[in-house]
Amino acid sequence: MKLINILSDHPQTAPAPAKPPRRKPVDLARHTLELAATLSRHLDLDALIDHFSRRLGEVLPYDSLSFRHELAGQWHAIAHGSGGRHSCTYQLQVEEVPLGTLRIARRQRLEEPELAMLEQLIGVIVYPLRNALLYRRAQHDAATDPLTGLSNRGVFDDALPREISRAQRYGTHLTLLMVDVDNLKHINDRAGHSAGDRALQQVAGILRAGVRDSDQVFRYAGDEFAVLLVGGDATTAREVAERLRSRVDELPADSGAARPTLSIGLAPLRDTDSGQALFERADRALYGAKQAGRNCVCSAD
Ligand SMILES: Nc1nc2c(ncn2[C@@H]2O[C@H](COP(=O)(O)OP(=O)(O)OP(=O)(O)O)[C@@H](O)[C@H]2O)c(=O)[nH]1
Repeated sequence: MKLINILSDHPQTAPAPAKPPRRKPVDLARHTLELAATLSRHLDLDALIDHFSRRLGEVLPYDSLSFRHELAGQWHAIAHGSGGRHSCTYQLQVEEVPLGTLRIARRQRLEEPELAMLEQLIGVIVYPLRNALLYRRAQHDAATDPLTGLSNRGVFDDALPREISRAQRYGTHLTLLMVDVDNLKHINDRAGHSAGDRALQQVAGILRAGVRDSDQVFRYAGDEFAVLLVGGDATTAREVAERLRSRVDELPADSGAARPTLSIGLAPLRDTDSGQALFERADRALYGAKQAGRNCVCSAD
């Protein structure tokens, strides 16, 4: 286990701010043991950081605490409190594997005995943190299609009924697009499987970039994607679907292979639709788009 203090930022020039409030003497050994016992029971990262920040605050007053870590190429931050011009930042690692960066900040300088206490308590969170990060990665991997980075079919199966009941409860629009890449077999056969993979990745990127953050995009199966458009009416949904189709249609050909195009079936939610009914209507509309010659959008009746 390693704690690397990468930055202790204790400006000396400013007038000394008021001392932090005095606290009852702490039985640090006992506090550390209790903390270790509770942290080892937390696998959820947010709950772990939340608990650590509360227990730390009981013995060491501070203004803000944040933990930053990387998952699948993206940085995530969990923050408690705000402000504090004096800060201490630790890069945490176990067996040379970086876990993330923990920063504690306070208006008043952190004195040497406080830093020693802080480091003792941080030492206790390192292994539970590693377990929580492994758990979070496992959850992420179980929900993610490795080729495209999109959420997978399992997540779609959970999201569809949830979004339907939300839309029906609040009377908001919801539209399901079922999207299928045309002639992917032909691309695979002519240019190889990796060209087919690249086509799927390009399509995934266009779908994700072409909708709002509040909309959801899934790799449903093979060369089929599902998009849940939240909030827009049927006309808006049709415009979005047309835009996605035409962006893929405008892609340059990949080393002589046929360019991918999209067939899209569109179904706006009806008041009485179940997940199954909405899915079947979008899927029938997709079939209609294939029958109509591919590279087009077809709306459900
Ligand atoms: N490269 C690659 N190909 C895949 C992947 N998943 C599915 N496929 C291919 O996608 C093709 C789907 O075939 P079909 O269902 O006949 O569809 P299509 O060739 O796109 O033709 P239409 O859908 O009828 O336009 C198959 O050849 C699969 O092998 C993948 O992850 N990578």
